[in-house]
Amino acid sequence: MVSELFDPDRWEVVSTDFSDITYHRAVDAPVVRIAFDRPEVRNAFRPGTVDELHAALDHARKQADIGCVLLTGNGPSEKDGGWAFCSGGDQSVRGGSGYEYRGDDEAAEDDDPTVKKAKAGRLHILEVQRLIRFMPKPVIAVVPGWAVGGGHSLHVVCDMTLASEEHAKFLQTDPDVASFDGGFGSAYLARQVGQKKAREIFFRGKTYSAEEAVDMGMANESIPHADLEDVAFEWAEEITSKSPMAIRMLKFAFNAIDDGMVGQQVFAGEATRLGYMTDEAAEGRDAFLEKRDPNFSEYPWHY
Ligand SMILES: CC(C)(COP(=O)(O)OP(=O)(O)OC[C@H]1O[C@@H](n2cnc3c(N)ncnc32)[C@H](O)[C@@H]1OP(=O)(O)O)[C@@H](O)C(=O)NCCC(=O)NCCSC(=O)c1cc(O)c2ccccc2c1O
Repeated sequence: MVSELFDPDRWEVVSTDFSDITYHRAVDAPVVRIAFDRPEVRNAFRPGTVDELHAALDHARKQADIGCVLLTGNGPSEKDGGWAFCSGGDQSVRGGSGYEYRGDDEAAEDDDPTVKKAKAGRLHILEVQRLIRFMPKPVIAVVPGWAVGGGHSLHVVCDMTLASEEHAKFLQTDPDVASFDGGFGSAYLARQVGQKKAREIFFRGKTYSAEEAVDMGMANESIPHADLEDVAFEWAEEITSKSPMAIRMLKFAFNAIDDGMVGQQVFAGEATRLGYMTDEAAEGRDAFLEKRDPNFSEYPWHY
């Protein structure tokens, strides 16, 4: 069993290469489901988990027939029945400069042996955050239990969050374990819930329910646990029935104001793509290739 909320008739496996996550695509919808698969440690991520997550998300990003990603956590834990989206960095492999590849966490060995050899500490969940932020399709955090520390930051950076009414719990422990996500995890959270509330979340380290998360604006809806993945799938189907161009432009437009020059660059890149799709742009290209002056006279100066 992948997860108690997983519907095996809806999904097919994309890759079996993963040990710390699962990756499925819907049988009859342009949607993928990527899930943390370490329920016995509340889906904490170790470096190999992050490598796998990055690989799956990047694969989903590049699929032109996929329009929405559901990011969730498998469960419950066989040990105690607890549910989690993700409890952040695995503290048992936290070294002096970040999270280390240890024991059976061999995921990166083939990819980059120098990293393992150098015993470099990794903080590359931030690369995953950027991938979610800049991928041209919505990522929905589907939170069936704890979203804690770096796991909390992950739900924050996702485009939307759906949370289990009974089991979702939102908690920031960063200052308890002497860590701090000073980027999207805190500053973008403040955009969602306001400065006072964001500071409370980090400074107090209080646990919030799904309903409280919705009320303060960091989650979209609280859903009965048994229906969580069904509702998430319905949302994904709704989104993917719409114009891919419009959804992509809107995501990057929503991002742009907080992302500075990079936000402008990402939005402008998609504007360039739209420009390339016009006859006017084809005239510019063709004139160059045909070694003649371009004739733009028939294209209006729109206002
Ligand atoms: C998540 C909890 C609140 C759950 O509490 P609960 O009582 O339900 O369950 P247990 O505490 O008994 O946990 C069950 C089992 O799981 C193990 N576990 C849970 N979380 C982790 C974890 N993060 N790392 C390792 N192991 C974990 C726990 O030890 C139990 O194992 P047993 O063998 O005893 O059964 C609670 O568990 C909790 O508070 N967890 C810790 C949350 C935490 O502090 N996370 C790290 C925050 S820092 C972070 O995530 C982070 C990562 C980065 O890469 C960053 C990079 C750059 C900037 C910032 C970063 C960052 O902040």
